[in-house]
Amino acid sequence: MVLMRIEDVYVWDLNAKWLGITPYQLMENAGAGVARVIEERFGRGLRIAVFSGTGNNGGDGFVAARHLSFENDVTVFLVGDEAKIRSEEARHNWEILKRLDFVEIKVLKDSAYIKELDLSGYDVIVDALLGAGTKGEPREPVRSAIEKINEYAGKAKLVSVDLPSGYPSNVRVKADFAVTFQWDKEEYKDFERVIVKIGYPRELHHLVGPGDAKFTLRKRGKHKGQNGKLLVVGGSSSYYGAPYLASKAASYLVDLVYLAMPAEPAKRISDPDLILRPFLGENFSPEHINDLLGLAEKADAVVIGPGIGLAKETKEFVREFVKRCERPMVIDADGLKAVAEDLGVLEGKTFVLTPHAGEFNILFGVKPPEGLLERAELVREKALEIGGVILLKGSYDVISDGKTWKYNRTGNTGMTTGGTGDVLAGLVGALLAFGNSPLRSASVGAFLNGLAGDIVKEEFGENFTALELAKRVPKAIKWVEEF
Ligand SMILES: NC(=O)C1=CN([C@@H]2O[C@H](COP(=O)(O)OP(=O)(O)OC[C@H]3O[C@@H](n4cnc5c(N)ncnc54)[C@H](O)[C@@H]3O)[C@@H](O)[C@H]2O)[C@H](O)CC1
Ligand SMILES: [K+]
Repeated sequence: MVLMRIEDVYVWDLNAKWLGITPYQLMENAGAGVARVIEERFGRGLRIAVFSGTGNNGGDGFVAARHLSFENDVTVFLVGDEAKIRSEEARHNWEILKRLDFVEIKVLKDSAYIKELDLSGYDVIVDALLGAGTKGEPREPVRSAIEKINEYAGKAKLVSVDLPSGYPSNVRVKADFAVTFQWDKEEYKDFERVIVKIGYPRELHHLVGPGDAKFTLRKRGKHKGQNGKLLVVGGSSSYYGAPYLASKAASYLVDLVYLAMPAEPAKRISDPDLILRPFLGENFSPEHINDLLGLAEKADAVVIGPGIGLAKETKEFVREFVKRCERPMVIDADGLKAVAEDLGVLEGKTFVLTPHAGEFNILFGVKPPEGLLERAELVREKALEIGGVILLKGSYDVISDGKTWKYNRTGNTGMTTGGTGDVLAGLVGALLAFGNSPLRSASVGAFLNGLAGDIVKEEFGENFTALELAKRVPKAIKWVEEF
């Protein structure tokens, strides 16, 4: 059984919406699930009181009331102001109740009136006052409703929707049990839970979506200096574009990007958005190590590998750097080939490897299979072996930290153009620099990269370049923020 956190609900609901599963469907399934559990446990022909608040927990209560009304006598007590019923879905279900003759409705705005209520004769009381949106101790008039319901503990059956209202404070409904949705939650303790599914498909465990991205971006700071510094180490006598693309993409997210390159190729870069740090020579070599480690200390995360080349001294440099670097790292491109010669350098490090299928084969001596589940299992196994995160790029990107796995399906065939992998490495590095976990950084980085690709494709068709893709990163972020 996988435990989720309440904050995950936010992520799933957005990802579900992306798949076309509406909040209406989720609320309908939630309310129907509550009604089903009640009838299974206590039978039919009962007198049932449903106490609803003005949030979506209350909305689930409205739906449950309608389902229960078919074969029971139901009274709905709305606690609070009708005009404050917040969401469209809850309001819709409330309006339906108002059209029903066989459901009695009472609106309770006044605590004094609630204190006088007589609920004797009800077999079941459904508590849909407060759910996952609870902030602090219950306030009036909800508080009085909770106290009123508790007068009937042991006399009527008390069934809470999602969680006992008031939880986690001590002013909470003394529920016989709560009907909780789809997954048990880490925060739910010391009350009995019955879990009902509300229509999330298996994709919700694994598919990276706008919910993951939005949650990750929302955690950014609002002030300069709060959004991280990234160091990109790459470039060689033969390449300067790759580390530039990684840096450019990252510069839309983090506050500062240091681009460390050998001085020769660095001559070709001039971009005021980046802080260029040239190092003597045509290629990186072990003599640069101390200076680069010093630079890494100033950064929150490091991307190493784009365009770094395969000179013998460079591969030595990469391995030595990885071994000694104390920051979370993204290791990409030729950096992967250097590390492949001694995976031992990764021991104890925090890192994301970003191979495509060919580089994966060089790293682990095995070709990734075609099927998603087989691929995911292999990536998970290898991530566990090396103690880090692997992002295997492909038409579906597969990401694992050795425990769980994710996959991403944004992007398009136009992205086979050179350099899109460098953009991806930069994005993952930027998300690491914000302080996200390597699994989240890799997952959301892949999502944003593919999304930028889909946005640029809408403008240009499939013939675009990686720089054009990188320049769509702000639009991709905006799309996520507005989703
Ligand atoms: N994916 C799912 O699991 C689904 C769950 N559903 C249900 O939705 C609720 C969460 O709904 P939300 O509207 O976010 O919050 P609440 O209903 O808990 O309440 C918000 C409401 O209450 C007021 N409020 C907050 N704190 C207090 C307080 N201490 N005292 C008094 N009033 C308070 C606040 O102002 C708001 O107006 C979840 O639990 C599920 O039941 C969906 O229906 C389906 C998807
Ligand atoms: K509740």
